Amino acid sequence: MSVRVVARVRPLLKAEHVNESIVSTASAPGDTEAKPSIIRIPNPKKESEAFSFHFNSVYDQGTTQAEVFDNEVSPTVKHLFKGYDITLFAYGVTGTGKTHTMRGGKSLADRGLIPRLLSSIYRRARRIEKDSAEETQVEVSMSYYEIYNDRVYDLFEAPEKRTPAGLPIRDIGNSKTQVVGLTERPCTTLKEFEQLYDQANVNRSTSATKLNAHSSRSHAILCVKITQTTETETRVSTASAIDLAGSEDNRRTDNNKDRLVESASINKSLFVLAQCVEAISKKQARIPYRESKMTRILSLGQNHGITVMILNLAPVRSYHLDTVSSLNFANRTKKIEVNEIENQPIFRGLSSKGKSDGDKGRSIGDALGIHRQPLRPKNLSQVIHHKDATMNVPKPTKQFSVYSDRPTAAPRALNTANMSQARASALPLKSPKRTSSEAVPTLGRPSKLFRPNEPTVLRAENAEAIAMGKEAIEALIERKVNEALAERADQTTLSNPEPVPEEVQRRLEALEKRMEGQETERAEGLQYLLMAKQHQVRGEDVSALKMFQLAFKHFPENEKLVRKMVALKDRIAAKKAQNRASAAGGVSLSNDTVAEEDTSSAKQSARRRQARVEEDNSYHEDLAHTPAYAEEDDGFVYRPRTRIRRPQTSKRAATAPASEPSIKHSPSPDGDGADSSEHDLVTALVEQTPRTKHLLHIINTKDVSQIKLLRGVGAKKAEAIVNCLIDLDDDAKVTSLGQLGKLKGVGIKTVENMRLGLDRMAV
Ligand SMILES: Nc1ncnc2c1ncn2[C@@H]1O[C@H](COP(=O)(O)OP(=O)(O)OP(=O)(O)O)[C@@H](O)[C@H]1O
Repeated sequence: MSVRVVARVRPLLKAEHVNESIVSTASAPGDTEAKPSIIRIPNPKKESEAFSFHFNSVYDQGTTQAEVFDNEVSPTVKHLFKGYDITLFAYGVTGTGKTHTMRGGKSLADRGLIPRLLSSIYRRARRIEKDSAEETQVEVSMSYYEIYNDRVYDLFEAPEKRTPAGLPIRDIGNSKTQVVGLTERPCTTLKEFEQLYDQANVNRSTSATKLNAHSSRSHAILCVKITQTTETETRVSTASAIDLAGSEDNRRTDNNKDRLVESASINKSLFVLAQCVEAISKKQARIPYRESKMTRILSLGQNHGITVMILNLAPVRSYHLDTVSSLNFANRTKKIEVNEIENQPIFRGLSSKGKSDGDKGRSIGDALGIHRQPLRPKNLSQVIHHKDATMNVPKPTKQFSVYSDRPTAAPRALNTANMSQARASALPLKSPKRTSSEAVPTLGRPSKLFRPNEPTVLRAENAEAIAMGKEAIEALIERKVNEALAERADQTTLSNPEPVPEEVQRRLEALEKRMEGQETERAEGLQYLLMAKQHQVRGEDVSALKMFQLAFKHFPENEKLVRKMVALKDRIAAKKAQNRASAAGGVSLSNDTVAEEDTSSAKQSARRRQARVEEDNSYHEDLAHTPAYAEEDDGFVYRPRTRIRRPQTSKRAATAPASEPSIKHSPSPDGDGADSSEHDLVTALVEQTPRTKHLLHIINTKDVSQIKLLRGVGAKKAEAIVNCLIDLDDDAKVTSLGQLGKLKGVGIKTVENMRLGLDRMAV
């Protein structure tokens, strides 16, 4: 079954006027009047036309919290108790009502979907316990965390106590991830839940932005675990409620630096989410889940169970483009198929009655040495239409060996202490290995069978690894990490666990740390890139350069980044030269000339802006998945051609030595103190590569016969370069590619040609 997508239009806020309202709901043929399914919005390019988006349900401005809950969430609760996982998430631009929908206000009527869901869970739990004459016991526990700047933080921990790097996440198999070291709190009553939830929400990162006075700066993920225990079995299922941070157009937010970093991270993860959704809907082989922690955790389309997305929309014109973009995203999301697979119960033993203590809790699987049953593939999954509230499809016969993707809950008595799954408390690991002979043919997937001689297998693999290449060893270790972690998650079902040899364990841990570190580094670098792009779009070249420089530390090998910085630096210098020129010569120009210059500079700046966007996109080849919001929206797809932009070299800069002292004495073409450090950095960066050094050396020989051999130069250009240098000063030296690009008749493309051509020459 597909992800269920419903749209909710929030009411007008105080500052918004009814005339600004542009989003409406409408009924499709077959809809009842009370239950429309279409969102209408004018085409931003042609107001007389309207776009219509069809969803499973849509809710207009007047819809109450109770209505959304009763229609969308309440029907899922019984499936939760039948062993299905449920994922609810709110998606939308900042200030569209996601937090209001998920968490809601304090008054009873305003309470959001989460407290209502919990209330419903407790009610059903009590009923089940009562109806079974207390034979079935239901326990509820919760964990709650946020993903802030692509780091995972436990919301039960006060911000000052957090480790800045956040908690690591692990794949535990079956497309599931686990946050390591997360607190899990039992909550036996609704009141207890609300206390914990409110207390944790205080720790959530929120700030005032121009678009929302209480803007969530993080994605908040609440996981409510339901454990139903009978004499013979334990069934575990989870309801996840995710309040995503809203995407932001920073041209509208006036965000400061901190907010911009947050915003870049929020936008990046949402962009990756959009990419995942697009990749899934196009059935691409690679879904970029791993590009952000949020997408890894959400695992949209990979997660099992019932998934409901609430698309929050603002009704007003100021959100027009954002709203269309969100609608396009949601439109793609609704096509995603989700495997609705119930979590199988874990049998607790034939009967604890009459058994020795030692036998208690030993499952049938344990008795047979079988620990995990893989999930059934999709064609065996049970399809539910939760709105119909029917469960007529007969349940698939349970396999003899049983599966649960959660640890077995402790029988009955709840541990009220922190139930942290901290690494330190991990049991010794064992690493089961599959062979094809152990595969269950009907399921098409191998089962994980316990192998008593595991250490021998590991040692054998280690011996094999010695003969392997580095990559193969890494792959082996990664596989072992995953298997070990999957087993750790299942540790309570293990019997006779075998310790992993110390050496392997040490290497596993080192590798885990390294992988986490690399991920964090890369994420930080991408954030800087994104911010650089945002600055560039706003024409703030100096800030953009600064951000690129920060990003460069994370991608030191990236030549495109270097070129980008050089081009940006040139542009800044050219702009300054232009300003100086117009300040000096503007008075003597006739009105006509001024008008002409205005038009041409407007054209130039439009070209520059266009080129900047193109450059940003060309970048993505190297740094795949850097966000480009212009592409997020199907309706307004921007498909740039990839080409290197020729910098707007100021004629004056190249021809007037008096106003361009940099080539002669200073490394900064601007002679500006604040800027010169940036210039130094760019220069240093550029000069780092031997190829660049060699090129500059050839140029500085001022020897036409040598220079003309450079690719794309020729005798005439070589002569022009030498003349230009001699005109400036006999001792003039070119110290960076940026300066070289500004010489008369050169330009960045020629510089690039020269540099690349050096491969063919003896360096
Ligand atoms: N259905 C609604 N009824 C009444 N007020 C609403 C509704 N939806 C949103 N609001 C109000 O709109 C404002 C913005 O809502 P909210 O903070 O939930 O947005 P958000 O999408 O979570 O934003 P962010 O992504 O920045 O956290 C709040 O003042 C909220 O009370």
